[in-house]
Amino acid sequence: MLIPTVTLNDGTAFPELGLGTYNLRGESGIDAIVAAIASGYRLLDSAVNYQNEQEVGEAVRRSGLDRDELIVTTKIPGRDHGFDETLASAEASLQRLGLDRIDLYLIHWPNPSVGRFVDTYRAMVELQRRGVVRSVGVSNFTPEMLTRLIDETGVTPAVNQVELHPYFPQAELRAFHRAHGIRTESWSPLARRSELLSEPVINSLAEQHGVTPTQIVLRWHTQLDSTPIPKSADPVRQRENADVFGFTLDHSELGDISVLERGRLWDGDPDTHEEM
Ligand SMILES: NC(=O)C1=CN([C@@H]2O[C@H](COP(=O)(O)OP(=O)(O)OC[C@H]3O[C@@H](n4cnc5c(N)ncnc54)[C@H](OP(=O)(O)O)[C@@H]3O)[C@@H](O)[C@H]2O)C=CC1
Ligand SMILES: O=C(O)C(=O)[C@@H](O)[C@H](O)C(=O)CO
Repeated sequence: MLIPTVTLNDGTAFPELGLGTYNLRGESGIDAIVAAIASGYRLLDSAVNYQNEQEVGEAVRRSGLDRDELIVTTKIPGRDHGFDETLASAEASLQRLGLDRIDLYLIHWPNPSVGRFVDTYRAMVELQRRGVVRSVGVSNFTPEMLTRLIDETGVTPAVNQVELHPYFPQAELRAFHRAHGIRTESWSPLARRSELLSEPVINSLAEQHGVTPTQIVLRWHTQLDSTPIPKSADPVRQRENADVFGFTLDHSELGDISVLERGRLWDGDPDTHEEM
């Protein structure tokens, strides 16, 4: 399956859909990631805190693909914020991944009470200059935090990975991203298989288009210019999730989905949520 790409603000070709890997660990986790790559996934989303960088690196090696075909993401945890701490954290991630480059490096949470995300970002830009990191980005950043990073470093993040699904479409944040050339990435794009997939509007659109409810939701993300990273351990569901580029939702159908908006589902307000 061919997953289309868009171009990031640093020139990198970036898939319009990727694989979440939270909870994919051990041999079964490696098998699941290898299966996703075999089905056409090229973007993998990991984090120090998922404790699966080893598995992700192993899956990359077992995939048999040329290393440059894959985009491996990892994220800096709150406890490693700071300039020197970030350099050390990156080195440790590379060791666990068994790779010599991180393709997309994100600050996992801004942890505003710690107050060190700008120093952290400066170290990431230094790692990019050294060629150890290809793209620098963030996760769970607000427009105010993004503005601070841009103003204080002169480098606009390539990506901001945030909670985004039909219950929380983040219109204002997406408009800010569009204005600044930042690619939106949606975490928990299926709202973690909550009642979202049973919503009548999603099911009726699925019937009309001859696809599954999950495919409707993931197509909605891509048409909002966001890259969803659904997690699935199952090769059949992984293929279903990636097979969303053969139909289009029209303007009124996108509007029908937007009535589901109700706000954040989890305790993840970047202004207050602290994650070490
Ligand atoms: N930056 C951040 O702060 C955060 C980042 N993330 C990232 O986002 C990724 C995705 O988010 P996540 O929280 O995992 O939730 P998702 O919204 O991706 O939902 C995952 C759940 O949906 C199920 N599922 C997947 N595909 C289907 C399908 N086709 N039909 C029915 N059920 C399906 C999965 O089960 P099964 O595996 O059995 O298929 C799993 O239970 C994470 O894995 C992680 O990489 C997540 C949270 C926060
Ligand atoms: O999965 C992740 O990447 C996370 O950061 C989660 O801990 C996420 O923050 C969450 O579950 C919030 O409730």
